[in-house]
Amino acid sequence: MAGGIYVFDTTLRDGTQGEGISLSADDKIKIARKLDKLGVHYIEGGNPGSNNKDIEFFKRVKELKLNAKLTAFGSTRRKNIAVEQDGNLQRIVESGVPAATLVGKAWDFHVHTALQTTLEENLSMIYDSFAYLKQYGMEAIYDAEHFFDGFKNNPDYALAALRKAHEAGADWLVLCDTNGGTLPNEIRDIVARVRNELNAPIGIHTHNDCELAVANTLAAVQAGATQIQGTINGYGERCGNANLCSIIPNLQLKMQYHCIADEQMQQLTSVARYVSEIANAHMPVGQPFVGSAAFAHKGGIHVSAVMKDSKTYEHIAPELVGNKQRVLVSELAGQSNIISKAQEMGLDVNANNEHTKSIIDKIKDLEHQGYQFEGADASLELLLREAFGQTKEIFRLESFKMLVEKSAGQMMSEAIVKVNVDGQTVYTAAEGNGPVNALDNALRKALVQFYPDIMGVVLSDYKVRVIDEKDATAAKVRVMIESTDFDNTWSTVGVSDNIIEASWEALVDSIRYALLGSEKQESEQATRGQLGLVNH
Ligand SMILES: CC(=O)SCCNC(=O)CCNC(=O)[C@H](O)C(C)(C)COP(=O)(O)OP(=O)(O)OC[C@H]1O[C@@H](n2cnc3c(N)ncnc32)[C@H](O)[C@@H]1OP(=O)(O)O
Ligand SMILES: CC(=O)C(=O)O
Repeated sequence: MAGGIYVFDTTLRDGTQGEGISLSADDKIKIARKLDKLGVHYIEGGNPGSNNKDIEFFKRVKELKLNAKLTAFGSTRRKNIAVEQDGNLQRIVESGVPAATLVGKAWDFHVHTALQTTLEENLSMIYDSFAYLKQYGMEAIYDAEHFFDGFKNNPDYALAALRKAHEAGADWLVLCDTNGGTLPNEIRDIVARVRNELNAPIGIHTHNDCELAVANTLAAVQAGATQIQGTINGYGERCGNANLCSIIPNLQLKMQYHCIADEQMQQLTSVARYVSEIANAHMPVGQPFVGSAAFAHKGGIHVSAVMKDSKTYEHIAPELVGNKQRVLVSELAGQSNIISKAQEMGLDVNANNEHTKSIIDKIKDLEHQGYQFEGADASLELLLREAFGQTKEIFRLESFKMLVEKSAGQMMSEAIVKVNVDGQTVYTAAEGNGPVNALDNALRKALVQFYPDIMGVVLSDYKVRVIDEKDATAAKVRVMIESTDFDNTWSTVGVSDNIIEASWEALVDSIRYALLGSEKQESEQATRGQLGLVNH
């Protein structure tokens, strides 16, 4: 084991400096709970000197009794005033947190240009501010802003800033690559030189402007930094902060440093997804370690090898970070994709099964027509079960009609549906706020007497995509529908050159899938019956 690393999470502070990321005090409380369970050592909650929301957060978070140390953020005192007169420092002390992080200038250019003060006054601002925090018995963390740019420009001054904070009692000297422009070899060199000059715990805080924030953090740790600052999913100012969801597993699984317990690392994927939900920020499917495609295999050659041994195309076991392997089925699939997917569904399929090749051909043909099964797992499952004779007809469409009317400035849609269920014809009409909603309402109305469970299913998302835009109005459209019964969520697909027909296909698949649970039970019962087993 190479050594222990302190994880400092700044999702609630620097993370919210990212464009589009805004968290209420409630959101922050929820995220703080998750971060605590994940086992981070420090949670930087926000700037009490900046806004009332953060003041409220620091008041409420005390009730949570977290294991992680809460830190409040602010800057060194303003120029030419006493610490007692500095509102930001007062708010930090009043917030009652055990630790505080103060950002202070370490680049002479910034002192002259941004602060517009003298180099000596900046050193006094640093000294006074840390001495003040220590008077209150707080753990004090110095975020040495622009440290690497400062060191390259004037190493003596950058080191003098660190020394001042250290003399005043700062417990951590955190070297910041604030503009995110430094390269890993420079980080490694400079951190090593700082360690030669100063005997103090060193931290690292990097930004992702050159897409090197994770690499730079790892380089700093190799050179002796023992605190890593970063955010969940890399949220943060401009291009973001260093992403803890990548740093932690890299340090722990590849470099043998210890950050959090192994069982806590298994929560990483769920924490990343939880935070993205709360922040309402789309998570890239290909996000390393925790993205839904991080261990998804699409190419037939890959799937064939992964089925023999996952190590062939996976750099770690996905379970170590709480993720899971997925097999995607598309026009790039070979037999292995289908076999793997079918086995996941409990279907008895193998390479010698006569159906397998014809199913692949069918899927490839459908994908060529515009279907996309990668994002429509439920339609794929129905297709596979059908091919293996494992579905029954729930109803048969006889006809449907749509009326769309604009009257008194209001749009109105009405659908009339005629379906046949078990030989019985049912005829219903329903209105909706759009044609698809009307169709959905009319179909449910027809089916509910036979299948009451469908009333618990709602459509949660509806997406339309024109497949061949060049073809203008003659183009086909692909409709993807997401449905949920609040325990499960599933996606279905429909394709047609008519948007209503494409929607109908996706809608019917959604309802068939919702009722698949009872079908599966029936087919299991039938099998048990054939085998002479008693059903309980
Ligand atoms: C690298 C980082 O991420 S640092 C953190 C950045 N985050 C934020 O700024 C978010 C929270 N900030 C805020 O809410 C506000 O900016 C506040 C409350 C801190 C200050 O607001 P204002 O008083 O209106 O000042 P404003 O934001 O316009 O300018 C910043 C001031 O801080 C001064 N300042 C900047 N860094 C420091 C520092 N390390 N130490 C002391 N003063 C500093 C600037 O010189 C400027 O002062 P000036 O107006 O006399 O030139
Ligand atoms: C402190 C900080 O957020 C930075 O220097 O980037």
